[in-house]
Amino acid sequence: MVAIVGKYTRLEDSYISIRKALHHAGNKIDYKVNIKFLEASNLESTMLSDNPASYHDAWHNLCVCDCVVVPGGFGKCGVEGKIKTCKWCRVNDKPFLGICLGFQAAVIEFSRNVLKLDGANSTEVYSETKHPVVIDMPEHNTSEMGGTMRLGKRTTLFKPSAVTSKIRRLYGNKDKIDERHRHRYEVNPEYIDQFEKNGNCIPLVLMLIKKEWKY
Ligand SMILES: NC(=O)CC[C@H](N)C(=O)O
Repeated sequence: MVAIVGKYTRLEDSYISIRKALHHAGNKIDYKVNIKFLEASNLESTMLSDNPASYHDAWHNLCVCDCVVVPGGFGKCGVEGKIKTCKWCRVNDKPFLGICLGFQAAVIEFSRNVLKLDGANSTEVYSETKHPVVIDMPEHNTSEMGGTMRLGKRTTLFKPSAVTSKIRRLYGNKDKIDERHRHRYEVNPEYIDQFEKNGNCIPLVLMLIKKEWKY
């Protein structure tokens, strides 16, 4: 069972491309993929008092799933729940895929709990953070909402030294790949050195994969 920890989980068409991709991947290797949608905000500590039944139900489902996808999204709502999910996956070695905001959440979690950068955050969530590990991109004009995203196909280069990179292997060991972007924020280049020195997380790509997919 794959848990998708998102915030538009009540809408039928939300995350449709992720659902389809998971089912296609399952077909390819003869596995039936069951997907469980979990509302990220139900995993946040405040829910323990506000709605204990939803809180415990969400954590139960997270604990019993085989692997976790934290998908993209916008705004503050549910982000702390996504960060908690990332931590739980890292600490418990649960296979994890973070896409876009999900990846940004993993970077924040890693910064807070491994690099000990207290209160690290994305400026999208808290603009006054002491440790802005995810920041708005230079081409993003904060005064306008429309048409300011990095949108469309972009090339990503793999470092020649990335010989053991699982992501690179999944892409057939290519030197460069083209992937679609749709975001306004990115990992703060000033912190990349610390990330690289302290773990196997490679913040310049859109995804972070821990362990091999097990299905
Ligand atoms: N596509 C996404 O998940 C976007 C992530 C984040 N809100 C950003 O704008 O960078």
